[in-house]
Amino acid sequence: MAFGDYQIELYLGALGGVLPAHPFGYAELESAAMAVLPPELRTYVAGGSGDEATQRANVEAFGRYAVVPRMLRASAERDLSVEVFGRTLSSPLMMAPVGVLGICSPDQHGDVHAAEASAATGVPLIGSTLMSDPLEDVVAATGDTPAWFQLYTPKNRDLAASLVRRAEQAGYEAIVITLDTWVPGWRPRDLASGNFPQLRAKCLANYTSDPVFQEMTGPDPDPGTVVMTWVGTFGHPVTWEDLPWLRSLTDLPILVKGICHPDDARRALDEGVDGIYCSNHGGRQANGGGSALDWLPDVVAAVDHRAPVVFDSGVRSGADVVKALAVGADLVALGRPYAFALALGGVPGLTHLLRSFQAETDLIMAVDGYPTRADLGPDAIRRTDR
Ligand SMILES: Cc1cc2nc3c(=O)[nH]c(=O)nc-3n(C[C@H](O)[C@H](O)[C@H](O)COP(=O)(O)O)c2cc1C
Ligand SMILES: O=C(O)C(=O)c1ccccc1
Repeated sequence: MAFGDYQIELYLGALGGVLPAHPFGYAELESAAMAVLPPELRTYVAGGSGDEATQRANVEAFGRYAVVPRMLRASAERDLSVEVFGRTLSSPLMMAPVGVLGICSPDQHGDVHAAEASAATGVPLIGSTLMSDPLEDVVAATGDTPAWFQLYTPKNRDLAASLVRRAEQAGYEAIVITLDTWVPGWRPRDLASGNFPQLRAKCLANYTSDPVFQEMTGPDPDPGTVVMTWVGTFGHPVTWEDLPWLRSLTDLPILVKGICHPDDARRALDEGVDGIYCSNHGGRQANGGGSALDWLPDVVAAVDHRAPVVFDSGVRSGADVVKALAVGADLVALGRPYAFALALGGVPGLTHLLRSFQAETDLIMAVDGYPTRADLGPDAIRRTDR
């Protein structure tokens, strides 16, 4: 189904009395999800670091850009496809790694359900290290859609090697190494309630199913032992010196997530990384920084088409996707919006959200006269505050 057809299906369905059960706008989506999520997940998913100024800045930054409408440009047919690591994706959207996805679903299998929505829409899932089901079970549900695995590099190098080897063997097609979260950020909403899901032994299936981790805990560990072993190994602060070792663990493409400075992007590519992921973790890690979108232009310039650039942090609509592409991202990932859609509507709800993002992105490109990604260059966008 072409993305525009989904819109027609929705309008015609409504004429026939079939109204979609799921919200279309982000504000509605968030408030509806808040009503169904258990309290400890509300603050964990919706919250961020400090007074959440950076988290708000991520969203507000998109308001400073405007897509320039161009007419008479034969945009009745669009092609939103993207080539990445030898695969053709039908749209530039991805699902960012979200560590509590599993428990966003009432049946605790949210990672598998996200994989099912990925299979249905062609939107790739970047599976988090922090899953409620083993990574093998999750990738098995992605159908023909590629999936990537996000690594939180543990202190135990054998465990890191084992997780990467398992991901490669199971069929993930790239490894995303997250750099900005070897320690949790200062999150007042969760601190005030002593709430951190992993400390309650949630979302640790990739550890408990791992032979190296099992050796660390000993046989049949109680939940307390699992949690304390996890706390002891979770976050290795990766440095440049670790990159050759990480590179040696796999032949898969490696991306580094959390890159916001052009020098970091350039050096990572020089040292053998295959893709750059510009993100500030949705403002969950360090408050007091600017929006991720404000860092994107310099990162894109530094990468200079040597490798794909993935972007996330603050994407809330198809218009935001178009803007991130015009600023220079190759792929645009959703975070909180898709976790809320999954919580609210399971696989159908998440499928609806992903299709809605695809349809809105596609329609803006149609109406504004940018039929392909290649047409959507720097001339397609203006800063409105300068
Ligand atoms: C609840 C939650 C859990 C997350 N867990 C992870 C994770 O396990 N690994 C990771 O690299 N990023 C994680 N992130 C960050 C996302 O990948 C992404 O950078 C962020 O959600 C983008 O911001 P946005 O959701 O405001 O658009 C998480 C984000 C949220 C909201
Ligand atoms: O909550 C997060 O954003 C996240 O990815 C995380 C996971 C483990 C420890 C700290 C943060």
